[in-house]
Amino acid sequence: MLSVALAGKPNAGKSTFYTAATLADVDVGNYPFTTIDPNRGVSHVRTHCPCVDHEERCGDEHCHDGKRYVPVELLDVAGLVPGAHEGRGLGNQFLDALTGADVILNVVDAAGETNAEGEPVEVDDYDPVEDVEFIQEELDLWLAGIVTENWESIERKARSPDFDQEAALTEMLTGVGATEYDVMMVLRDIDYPDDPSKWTDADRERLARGIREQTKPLVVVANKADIAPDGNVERLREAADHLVPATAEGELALRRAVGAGVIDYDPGDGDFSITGDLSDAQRRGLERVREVMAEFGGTGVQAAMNHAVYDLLDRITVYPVQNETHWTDGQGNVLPDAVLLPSGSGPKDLAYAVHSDIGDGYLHAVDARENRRIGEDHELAEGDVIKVVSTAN
Ligand SMILES: Nc1nc2c(ncn2[C@@H]2O[C@H](COP(=O)(O)OP(=O)(O)OP(=O)(O)O)[C@@H](O)[C@H]2O)c(=O)[nH]1
Repeated sequence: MLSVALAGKPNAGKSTFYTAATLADVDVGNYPFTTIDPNRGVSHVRTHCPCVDHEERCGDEHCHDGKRYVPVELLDVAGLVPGAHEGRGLGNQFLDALTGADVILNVVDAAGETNAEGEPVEVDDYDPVEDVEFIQEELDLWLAGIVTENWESIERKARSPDFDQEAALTEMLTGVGATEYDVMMVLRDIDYPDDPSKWTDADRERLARGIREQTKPLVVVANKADIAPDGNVERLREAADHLVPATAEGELALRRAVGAGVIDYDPGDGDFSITGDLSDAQRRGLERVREVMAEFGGTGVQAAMNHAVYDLLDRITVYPVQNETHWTDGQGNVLPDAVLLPSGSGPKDLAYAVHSDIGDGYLHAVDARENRRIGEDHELAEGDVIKVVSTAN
């Protein structure tokens, strides 16, 4: 399963985002280090379910009227403060937790209510734009530290006649979550000496930054957009490559109201409707959330998850089926599975994503929408429904 990590300084709203996006119970409070252990949960990205183009709708619990929710892992990595790479705050344990993540949501307090340490300050006393660079700098420094720590061993290996520098760097960096492909891509783009003893600190920092950029794409979530002073979200947008304004608290209120049966709302909708009895205070609270949603097109929580997975990680959703006419699995369930594949994937990649045995026994595939066979080099597209024929099924 793809893994999305929430990172950001204390009090930015990570736990609130995490609770809203997973509906799990974690502590939420206005003091640093509310969350002590990295939390892992299941959240979803939202897409259009192919069942809307099919005579039989899927009864799957992840599809609401054609809104399809595809599971991804969400990781709440709390308590990062400047200097974490040197062990400050809850330091390295949280940076370690990020190594397994495919993409990071950098949750920033757009209201500027808290300083770099996550301590409450008067609004206007702290510029949240400073938080945009912070996670990435901490990651760069942390990775550069790991590279430096391992350098002596690389230099030792270099004394052996069959030393292969690229292989040695790959071995070291796969330990922090990079793949061989990632390392190859980064080494292709940077200039570096052939002899490890000639590397400077700047070379090692460049390598660390390249690996971070390659392995940890980052979306800035401008949270607390509901109370952010005018202009803050726009200034954050200028400072960040990828930004989604959000109100995690608003999303949490909506999901709780759905749980209480008083509103109709699906995560990612731009609006909601009130269907049950509410007190005046509850109604006022929800109407305030509605105003913020109107300004930003929604609460931003689902939008941030989607942006991370579909835009930054460039994934497509493909639906494997066993019956190409009814779009069902062996038990007759319509479109039971959705797989998030890298864009550009072919049917054999789908086969391997379903199960390595299905991939090993791959024979051919059928596009169920068109009801025709597709070749192994056929590029799959968002919403494809595919039957894989394999010796293993
Ligand atoms: N107005 C507003 N407040 C929010 C929003 N999201 C979170 N908060 C509040 O901000 C405070 C901190 O939120 P948390 O979710 O505990 O922050 P955190 O980043 O998880 O903090 P640590 O666990 O200390 O790392 C709480 O009082 C939340 O209610 C939001 O979208 N709008």
